[in-house]
Amino acid sequence: MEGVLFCWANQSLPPVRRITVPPGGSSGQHRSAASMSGAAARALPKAVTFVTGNAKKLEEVRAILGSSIPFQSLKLDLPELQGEPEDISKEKARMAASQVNGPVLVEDTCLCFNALKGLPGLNNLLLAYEDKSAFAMCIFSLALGPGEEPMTFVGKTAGKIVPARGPADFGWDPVFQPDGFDQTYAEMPKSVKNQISHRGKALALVKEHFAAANYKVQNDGSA
Ligand SMILES: O=c1nc[nH]c2c1ncn2[C@H]1C[C@H](O)[C@@H](COP(=O)(O)OP(=O)(O)OP(=O)(O)O)O1
Ligand SMILES: [Mg+2]
Repeated sequence: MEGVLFCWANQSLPPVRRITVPPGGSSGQHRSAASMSGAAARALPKAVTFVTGNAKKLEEVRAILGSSIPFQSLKLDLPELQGEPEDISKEKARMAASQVNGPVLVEDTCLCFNALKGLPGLNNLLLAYEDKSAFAMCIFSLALGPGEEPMTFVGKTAGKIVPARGPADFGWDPVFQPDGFDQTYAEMPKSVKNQISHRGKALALVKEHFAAANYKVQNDGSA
């Protein structure tokens, strides 16, 4: 899964764009755990704000994180940026941190096709291409405040593109069938999706980071 791939980034954009996949295994990787371990607990002025315009994402993040990380959420329509997924995610975090004026968590998600040349859409892909393998990738970025360099946490789940099955209330869930399962993301119970999903894997790394970093929230009562 190295080099250039193609990616369904957002329904409001042309559906296919070229990307370079950031390093990390199928379960993803982030770059800050080693440097954090042993560091003194850092004080945060307030709880982390998870910023997204997507209610379905927020629902999953809530379900996956539970009470493991104190966070609040804010619905902001961040601009749809173009570029490499990791850069997009980090840039979202920078914009969110300056708007919130505090620590933020954001994410950028894409569905990436292993074999595809600039095609107008998914249906053509299904008909025209032998290789239906794909992976879902989620890149969370954590910025501790405005002007701070975001840390990234990557989760990937491999699968294949299939004709749509299941409820169509969340993006490409009906057409993505993860490897090892006979249901699409849309068909499986939410709890199963969250255990194996790109988002679940990335958030496991976010949780590890919070456990290691041991941030001290100074004012977690305020919004
Ligand atoms: O688990 C998922 N299962 C199916 N579809 C998904 C998933 N996660 C994101 N998606 C869709 C939503 C959007 O069409 C695109 C990502 O774009 P992306 O910019 O990351 O999300 P967004 O604009 O909806 O929300 P945000 O305000 O967090 O940027 O893939
Ligand atoms: Mg977006």
